[in-house]
Amino acid sequence: MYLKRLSIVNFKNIESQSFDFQQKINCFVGNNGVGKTNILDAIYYLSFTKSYFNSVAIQNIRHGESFFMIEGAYEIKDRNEVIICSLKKGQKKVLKRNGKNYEKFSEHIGQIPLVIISPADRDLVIEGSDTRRKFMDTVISQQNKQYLKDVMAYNKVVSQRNALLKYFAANRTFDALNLEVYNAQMIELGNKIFDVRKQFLKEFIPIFNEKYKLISSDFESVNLIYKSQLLSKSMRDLLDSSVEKDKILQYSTTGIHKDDLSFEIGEYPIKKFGSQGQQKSYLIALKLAQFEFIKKQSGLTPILLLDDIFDKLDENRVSQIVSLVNNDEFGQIFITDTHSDRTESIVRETGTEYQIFKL
Ligand SMILES: Nc1ncnc2c1ncn2[C@@H]1O[C@H](COP(=O)(O)OP(=O)(O)OP(=O)(O)O)[C@@H](O)[C@H]1O
Repeated sequence: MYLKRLSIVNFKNIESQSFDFQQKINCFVGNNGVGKTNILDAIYYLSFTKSYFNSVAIQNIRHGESFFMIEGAYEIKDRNEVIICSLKKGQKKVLKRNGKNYEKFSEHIGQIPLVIISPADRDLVIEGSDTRRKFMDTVISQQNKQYLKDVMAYNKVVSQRNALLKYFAANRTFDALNLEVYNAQMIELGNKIFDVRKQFLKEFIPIFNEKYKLISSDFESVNLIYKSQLLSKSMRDLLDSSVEKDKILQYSTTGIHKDDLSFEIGEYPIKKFGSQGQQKSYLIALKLAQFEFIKKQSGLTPILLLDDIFDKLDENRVSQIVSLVNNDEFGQIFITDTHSDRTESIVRETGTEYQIFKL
């Protein structure tokens, strides 16, 4: 599977541009702010029907314009496929595959598997647990649509339960039966989600460990640990034992929505005790594990987007990563960099076909 041609109109700072790509390595080089990341984001858009960087869809339309359009011509399993995603101000986003409109965008997710590695991934280390849950959910749901539906249904029940707790507090009342309606749904959905996450991490963590070992040349030890209240108590016990606390705080304090992933280096949180390069290596290992996991699940080799990946990494790690992605396990790769010479010398060493677009 690979992207043969990309056309972009009025997407972020890009007025109108088209590219014909190599099957293996494609690089965008140029100064800060020229739009290298925006091109990767346009490719990301065609896989996920949204931006990786700006979740407010309308803000991705070029300033002063009324619409954007991204068109990608792919070869998928020896067939030519054209995906078009467009957005006009005041209208709904449109997604077409070979000229036919999608009714549900969720049907498209996973059809063109893709993994992005970007400096914005740092949010996974520094932000709250919701960012890490979202990462886990994105990886799982690319191939497991039921899981995505369950997570969405569970989150809806939690907000309904929170609204009820607020209502109880505002009216100085309490109705255990009414609350139980939501508890029962949280238990059913929560258990399903927990089982999928547990199974996912059982497969994912060993892949992650292997990738980190390769990047760091086995120099340091790291851990990725699943944290869930459900590992020590059942959903029923959690809800029963937290009811008084929930009433006082007026929201649901326990459940699967409190799950987290703990990122550790030598048993300490990497957020506080990892160097910038170690944090970056950790995130790259995480994303490369995502790549391998999705590939296994989908039977397709995902497109890999490497945004500004060489900064903050020593030469040794850069060459480890490049040799890692330059084997048959990987398919099409897009790289952005500000240093044209650095990129050229790195990709030349791979001995693979490559193209460099100077912006
Ligand atoms: N909706 C928009 N309309 C016009 N310009 C936009 C829009 N959204 C973002 N931009 C511009 O896009 C530019 C950033 O582009 P991008 O992030 O792709 O740069 P880059 O080449 O990757 O830079 P760097 O090397 O610093 O990472 C900024 O100048 C920003 O103002």
